[in-house]
Amino acid sequence: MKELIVATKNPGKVDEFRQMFSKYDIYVKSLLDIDRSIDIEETGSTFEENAVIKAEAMAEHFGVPVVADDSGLEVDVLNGEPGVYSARYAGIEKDDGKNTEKLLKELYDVPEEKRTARFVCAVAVARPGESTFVRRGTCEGTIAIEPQGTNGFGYDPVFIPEGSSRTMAEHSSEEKNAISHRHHAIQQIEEWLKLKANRGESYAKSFNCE
Ligand SMILES: O=c1[nH]c(=O)c2ncn([C@@H]3O[C@H](COP(=O)(O)OP(=O)(O)OP(=O)(O)O)[C@@H](O)[C@H]3O)c2[nH]1
Ligand SMILES: [Mg+2]
Repeated sequence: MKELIVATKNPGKVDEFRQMFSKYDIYVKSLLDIDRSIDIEETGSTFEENAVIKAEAMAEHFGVPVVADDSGLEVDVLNGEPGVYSARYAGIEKDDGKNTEKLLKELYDVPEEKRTARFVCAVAVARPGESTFVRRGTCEGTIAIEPQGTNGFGYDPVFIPEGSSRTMAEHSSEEKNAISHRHHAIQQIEEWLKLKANRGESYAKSFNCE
């Protein structure tokens, strides 16, 4: 099976990337498999900048094409916070439970109609010696009054996607992967790969991983 490096140490992202790339017979390897000591500073002010920083640093380090994801939650009534700081919202220890608790506290007196938010995901593909490609996907929704469900990761227990009455953590992984911000970003990467495929190159060859 072909392999593709995704420059992340977030196990929730790894699971979702693995599921989404398995249909191309591509096995996703993450920094959790390769080297947990690697730490890339996210110094960008946008999701796209951070995704590019992570993908390019690792493509240079490993000398092969690398994919990276920078994502987070934008809450309208908080002027887009926690945004690029979503992982570190309640502190550098990146505790999903504490982040969610802090968010619910910030929103405790905000009525349902003003709890609109979106998940944002930027996915970058960096290849040594070639220009980097980055695309954004979003998933609109609202923030629940209290956490519900145990699937997914991060803010999933408090995020209700548009058109649903359940939180993301009450959706199965198949359901989440059909509507998520990550799915929409990867779909655009796939569109780009299809253009390449139409020129006679396979998906895997585009990533140079076969
Ligand atoms: O409920 C959620 N469902 C999702 O689908 C999702 N995607 C992202 N997030 C949140 O946004 C942070 C990303 O920050 P982030 O892109 O810097 O990732 P990270 O630091 O966890 O890992 P890495 O990829 O940088 O190694 C994460 O920690 C999460 O809190 C999500 N929450
Ligand atoms: Mg990070």
